[in-house]
Amino acid sequence: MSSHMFSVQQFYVPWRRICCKSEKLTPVALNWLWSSNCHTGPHVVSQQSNQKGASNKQVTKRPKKERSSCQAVLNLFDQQYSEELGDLWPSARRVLLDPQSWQYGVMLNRFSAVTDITQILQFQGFSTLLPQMDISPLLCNGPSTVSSSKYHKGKDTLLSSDYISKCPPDDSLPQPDSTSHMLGQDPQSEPSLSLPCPSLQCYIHPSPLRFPSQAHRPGQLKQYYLLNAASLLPVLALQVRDGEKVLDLCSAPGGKALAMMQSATPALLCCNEPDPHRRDWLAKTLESFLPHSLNSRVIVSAQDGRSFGQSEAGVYDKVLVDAPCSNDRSWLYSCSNQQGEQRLKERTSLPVLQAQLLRSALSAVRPGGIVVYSTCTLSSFENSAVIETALSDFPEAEPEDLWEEIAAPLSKYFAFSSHPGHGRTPRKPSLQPQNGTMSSYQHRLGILVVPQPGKTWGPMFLSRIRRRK
Ligand SMILES: C[S@@+](CC[C@H](N)C(=O)[O-])C[C@H]1O[C@@H](n2cnc3c(N)ncnc32)[C@H](O)[C@@H]1O
Repeated sequence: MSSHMFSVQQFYVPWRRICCKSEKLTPVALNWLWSSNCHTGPHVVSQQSNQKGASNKQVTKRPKKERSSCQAVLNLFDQQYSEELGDLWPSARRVLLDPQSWQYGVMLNRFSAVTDITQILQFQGFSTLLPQMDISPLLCNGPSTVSSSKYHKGKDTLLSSDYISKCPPDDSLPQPDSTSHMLGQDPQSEPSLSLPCPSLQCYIHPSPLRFPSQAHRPGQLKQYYLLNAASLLPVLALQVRDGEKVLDLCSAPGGKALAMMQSATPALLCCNEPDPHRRDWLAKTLESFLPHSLNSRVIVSAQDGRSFGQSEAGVYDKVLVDAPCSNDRSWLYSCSNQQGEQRLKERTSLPVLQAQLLRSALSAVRPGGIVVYSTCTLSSFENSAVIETALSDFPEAEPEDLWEEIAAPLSKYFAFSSHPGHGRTPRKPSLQPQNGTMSSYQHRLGILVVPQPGKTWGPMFLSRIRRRK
């Protein structure tokens, strides 16, 4: 495999040492941390709070930036998506055309000390998206505690004393309030999410607040990564476990690779990206978030993803194909109508490339292994149709239903389309299961997150396919 190792700087200086202070953090201190972390100079506005003792706190809101949408792209979306999504399209359209309404997720970096960030987020009204295990004591108590931890067994090499700040146990942390959005708190009223990723932590806010991004500082690991929270769903579906060999076939800029490394410690994570500029971006992301001790496990490769099926047949336990796609959010804001029209021309050739990448992934995974295919477009041509095409060529590939596992437990946060085939008749009736309804067949082709007011995450399509043994 033509791959090269990425290198990270060996030393680590905690970005904020506030977690090592023994005194309680006051709202004033938290606000100082919050505002001193704003590199882009957002303006500050007062906001009502539901957090005890922080009623006069301030939150930052992004400055209003005017962005105009591209009419050619919007016209095509109107035509295609009103047919495919029906009633969901007008509200999805409103969200896509209003960037001020977009929500942002904050994924914490378990390799960095994050206690202070957690406090700031909770004071600002953010809450955890996934069932949570508090990783801060692991970071703060040093390597001996880490190695005896149930969750981090065998990971002592990752959490070496080089970059763990020694901290006293901190019982002053604010607890999530009773209205916290934690899943799995009330198993009687909601299906709970039972996925094996206790260390993946993402904070979300019901309002479109954007936490400031962290600038790169040499020698320091970043504490969090901002993302569309729907981007975590393909990673949850992949169910990466410790010791597995994983391929991230289309990896740049690396958000999902980072999420995988928060979820588990694979024996190997190969991050592949053929575009040289995007590969540099990927390498920078990995360098900013992962410690030096992971260098031998996380590698960057520069191949065309379509070649892995041949060059690495049957090698991987898990493969993620986060395919190049129309990217509805960004295409809608193409900088000129000309660029928009050019993109629409390219759009017609994307499903061919996507199916080739998916076939390559299905060959690169071992029998019994799984492939997750995802895109950030609502287009059925790049979603369910690609899955159908690949399945028709791969009799040993079995699509799995993600509705019960992911869509049902997370429907409080994300709006899922109940028919990710978008009501189109499947083109190959022979692929339909002998027993089972049309809706279970559609769910097995994948699930679709559709941006909606108050649940602005997405677009995100994901499908999981297991290669039969
Ligand atoms: C949607 S982006 C991936 C985003 C990434 N997974 C993340 O979470 O940050 C798709 C990527 O696929 C890359 N790509 C395009 N053609 C490819 C090919 N033939 N093989 C592999 N990757 C390709 C693009 O350069 C782009 O970086």
